[in-house]
Amino acid sequence: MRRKIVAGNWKMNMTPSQAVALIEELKPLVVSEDVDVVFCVPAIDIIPAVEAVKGTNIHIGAENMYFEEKGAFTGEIAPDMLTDAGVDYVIIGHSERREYFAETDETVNKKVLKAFEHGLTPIICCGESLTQREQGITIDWIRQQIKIAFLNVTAEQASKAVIAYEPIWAIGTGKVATTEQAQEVCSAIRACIKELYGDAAAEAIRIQYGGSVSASSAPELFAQADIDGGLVGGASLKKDFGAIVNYK
Ligand SMILES: O=C[C@H](O)COP(=O)(O)O
Repeated sequence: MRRKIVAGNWKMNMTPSQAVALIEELKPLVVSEDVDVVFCVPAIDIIPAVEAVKGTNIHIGAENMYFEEKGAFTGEIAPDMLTDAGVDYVIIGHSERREYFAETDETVNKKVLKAFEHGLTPIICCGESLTQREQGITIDWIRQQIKIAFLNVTAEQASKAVIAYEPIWAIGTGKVATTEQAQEVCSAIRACIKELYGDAAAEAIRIQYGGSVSASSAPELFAQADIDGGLVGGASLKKDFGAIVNYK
């Protein structure tokens, strides 16, 4: 039985002092015996956030990182900067990074490999646009994204990864995918992992749904056979996140 994982992606919201205040507000609401809880926060909030969650089971994640170890890469954050600060998870290849910051499947793959090298758990994002869905190429597109993201990743590493399926048309739009649409794609992702790595990795890997997840949509989504939790944007900045974590 896979453990559920619910991660908040704060995106470019919350100053350091606001971050601490939000964590203090959410801490008692996100207590759960059977769900891993992650707050993925802006880089500048990481250090105060790690401090604020001390003594709880909450994990801190980053929203991005670079694939080189160190050097002349102005503005970037290295993997060991994250681990040294106490980060456990890192979101890689969010559609907003792909759209606004020229992230590609190839850079996603480099970052995934680097994250594993440093003991960080990558939350690897994939998802189709509305046009791709209307063209009927959703599954092909997602399979391609997954296959490239996992190039040279071992089966052992793949078992520990988290994949977030986020249809781009559902992000921040209030237009959540139907349970059937979300389950269909998450099941296809698991099948793709099975083809690449076999049964054990496919059974172990955790697949989240993301895109306008709310306290009301979470219970049905997270009850699906291949949906192991969610990557939550807007609702992760509110008390609703507690209800999403405790969706049962
Ligand atoms: O990473 C989170 C997603 O982009 C979903 O954002 P949203 O819940 O605001 O739609």
